[in-house]
Amino acid sequence: MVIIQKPKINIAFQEAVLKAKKLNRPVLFSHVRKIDKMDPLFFYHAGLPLYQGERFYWKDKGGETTIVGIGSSFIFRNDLKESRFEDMDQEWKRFIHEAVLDDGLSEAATGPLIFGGFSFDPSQKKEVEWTDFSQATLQLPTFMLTVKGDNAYLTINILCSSHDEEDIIDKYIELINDLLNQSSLLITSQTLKDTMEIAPEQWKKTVDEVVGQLKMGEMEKVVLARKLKVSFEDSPQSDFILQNLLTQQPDSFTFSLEVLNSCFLGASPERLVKKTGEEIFSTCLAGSIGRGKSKVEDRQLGQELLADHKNRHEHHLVVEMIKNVLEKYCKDIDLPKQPSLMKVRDIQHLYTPIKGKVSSSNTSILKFVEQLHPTPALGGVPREKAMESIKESEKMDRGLYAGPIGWLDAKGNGEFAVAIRSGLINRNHSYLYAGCGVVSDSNSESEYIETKIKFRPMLRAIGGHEDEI
Ligand SMILES: C=C(O[C@@H]1C=C(C(=O)O)C=C[C@H]1O)C(=O)O
Ligand SMILES: [Mg+2]
Repeated sequence: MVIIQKPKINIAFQEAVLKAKKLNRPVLFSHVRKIDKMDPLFFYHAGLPLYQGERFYWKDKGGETTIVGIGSSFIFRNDLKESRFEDMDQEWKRFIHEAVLDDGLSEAATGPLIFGGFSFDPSQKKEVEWTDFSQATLQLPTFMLTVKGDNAYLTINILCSSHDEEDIIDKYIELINDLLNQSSLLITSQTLKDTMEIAPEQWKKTVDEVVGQLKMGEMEKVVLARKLKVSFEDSPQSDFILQNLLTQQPDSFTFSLEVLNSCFLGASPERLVKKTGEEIFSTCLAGSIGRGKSKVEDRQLGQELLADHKNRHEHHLVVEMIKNVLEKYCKDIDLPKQPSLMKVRDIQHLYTPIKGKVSSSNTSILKFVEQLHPTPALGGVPREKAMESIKESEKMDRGLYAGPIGWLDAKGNGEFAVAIRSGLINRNHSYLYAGCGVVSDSNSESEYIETKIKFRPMLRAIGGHEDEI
C-alpha cells in the first residue's frame, strides 16, 4: 500500500500559495516522488469514476516509458491555424517559468508535463464529432504516474490561486491515496451494434482521380484516408479499448486522450519525433504489405515489399523530407542508406530510423513537430498542394487522426507519435480512420485493401471482427 504523507509536501506547497498571493495570479505547484511500481492501467482505471473525460495514457513503442494522467489541472487549447505549435511552446514556457517545483529527481517525463494532440489540418472545417477538441489540446494532469523500467514516479500538479488556503493540500493527498490504493481492475466490455464503411466505392473513385493528377505530374504523392463509423449499445469505456490495444499491439505507441465526452485513442507504429536532452529521433515509415500466414510467407512478403518500386518511392519521399528537416536543425545525423522492415501484428512497413543532435540547445521539440508535420507519410509531396488535394477529395475532417500526439515536459524532453491506427469515441459512436500513400502507379483496389488492413488493430480492440468490413 502506498501512502503519501503530508508534512513532506507542505513547505513547498505553502511557498506556491504565497507566491500566488504575491503575484496575484495562479502559480503551479508540482511535486514529484518515487513510488512503488504499479500497473499503469490500474491507475488509469482508478480515475474513471471521478475523472472520466480528464485522463490520458501514453506508452512508447519500446515500452520504456509509460505516462498516465488523471484529472486536469490546466488545459492548453489553441485554435489558431498558423501558429499553434509556436504559441503552445511559448505558453508552456511562460507557465512553468513561475512554477514552484518540489522535485529532487529531475527525471525526464516526470514533474510538470503536458500531453495531448494537434489536429491534422487546422484549416479543415470541423465536423461535429470533433467538437470536444481544439486544433491543439494539451492537458496538464493533476495526478500523473510515470513508469520507466522498474521505477515508478508520482507527480502531483496543483494550480494554486491567490485565494487558496494552505490546507487544500489535504484534499489532494486524500484523493491520490485513494487512486494509488485501488486494488481491482474491473473493466467492462461493450457490445458493438453496427459497423459502417463510409462510401467505399466513392473513395476508390477518388483514388483513381488523384492517380490521374499524379500521372500528369501535378504532385508526387498524396495520402488519402477514409473512415468507418461504429455504433455501440452503450457508450464504450476507453479503459476496455486501451486494455485490448496494450495486449494486442505490444509493439506500438499506445495512447488515449480523454477530453469531455470524447476519447481519441490508438496504437501507432510511427514516431514523429522524440527529444531526450540534445538527442533527436525521428522515423520514416511508409510502404506497406500484409503479414504472412506462415514464417516463410511472411519473409517472402517482406522481401517483396523491400524490392517493390511503388512502395520504395512512397518511402523515399518521406526519407528525403525528414532528412531535410533534421539537416536544418541538427548535427551528427545518422541515417541508414536502405530501409528495413518494421513488422506489427497486421502489417509490415518500410522503415528508416533517423537521429541527430540539436545544433542549438534552445530548439524545442515543438519546433520539430511544427517542421515535420505532416510528413509525406500522412500528407504528401509537395506538401501544400497535397494538403489542398486531401481537403478537396477526402471530404471528411481527420480531426486528430494523422496528427502529432504526445507529451513534453518542463525540461524540454518529449515524444510525439503520428496518430494513425486510431479512432475517436464520442458517446455511443466510434469513428476509425485509415489512409495510404497514393503515388502515380497506385491501384485503387490495392490501396483500398491496404486501408482495410490498417483498420484492423482498432476494429479488433473495440470488440469488432475483421470480417465486419
Ligand atoms: C496513413 C496511414 O499509414 C501511413 C501510410 C503508409 C503507407 O501508405 O504505406 C504506411 C505507414 C503510415 O505512414 C494509416 O495507417 O492510416
Ligand atoms: Mg502505402
